[in-house]
Amino acid sequence: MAKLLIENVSVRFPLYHGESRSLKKTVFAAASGRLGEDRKHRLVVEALRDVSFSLRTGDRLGFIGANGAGKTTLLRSMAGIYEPVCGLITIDGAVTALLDANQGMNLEMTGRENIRLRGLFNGLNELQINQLQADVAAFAGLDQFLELPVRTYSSGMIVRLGFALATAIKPQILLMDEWILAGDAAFMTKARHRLETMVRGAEILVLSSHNADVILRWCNRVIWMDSGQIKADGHPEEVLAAYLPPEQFAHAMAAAEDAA
Ligand SMILES: Nc1ncnc2c1ncn2[C@@H]1O[C@H](COP(=O)(O)OP(=O)(O)OP(=O)(O)O)[C@@H](O)[C@H]1O
Repeated sequence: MAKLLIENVSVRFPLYHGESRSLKKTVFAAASGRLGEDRKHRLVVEALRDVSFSLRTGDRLGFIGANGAGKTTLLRSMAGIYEPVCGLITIDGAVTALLDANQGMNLEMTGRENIRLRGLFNGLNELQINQLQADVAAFAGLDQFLELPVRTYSSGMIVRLGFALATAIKPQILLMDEWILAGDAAFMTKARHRLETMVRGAEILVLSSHNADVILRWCNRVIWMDSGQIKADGHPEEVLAAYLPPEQFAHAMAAAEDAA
């Protein structure tokens, strides 16, 4: 039985070199009134403020919210990439975090070597690693590119390899950002079944997406993030109906039904 407990979590980013941060991030932070000072008088962005919720086996949670609302920060905190300044994150179960296409890949190693690395990391034996290599190679369709360093791949090729690798191992708690939906149309048609099998196989799913129909199809709960705080938490249809303009909501409902 998997469990995830987020208690009064706040995350702040000190801005040591304000000028080197992306303009987009600075503008969002300033516009949403989340720039402040910490005890050492450093300029900080308050990315998450006192966030609490809990999840258990069977929960399939979607995060929605405007750019800069805190969705990625929350996913990354749950994955252990960011440490909260206060609050507690307790996780009972094995976490698979699919937050970037090339996450966990060594760009200097070949595609094939990366598959092997992932297998070793997941505790697979030689036979299972050989099966993983065959499975990922067949699915990613990268042919001879698998023998070249990943740094020579196009971004679409990295998505293919990242996707094939990510979906080859059955996760218990799955944290996902929407990069995984970013393959080209032909690839996504082929990928859809594999992705849905993985998503449905996870005990707990947490997905951040701007794609409302995907949230409607996969999630049974939605948290709406706004300026680093939870604005609404409930059934996907109710929260999305409040979040989206009526035509967009109707469109998403129709698209979710078509895809079902
Ligand atoms: N590495 C960072 N350094 C400084 N501030 C950051 C950093 N990452 C995020 N922030 C700030 O934290 C806030 C939340 O950002 P976050 O990326 O979590 O938003 P998001 O909801 O995922 O947005 P999007 O939909 O655009 O991906 C923003 O105001 C942003 O300025």
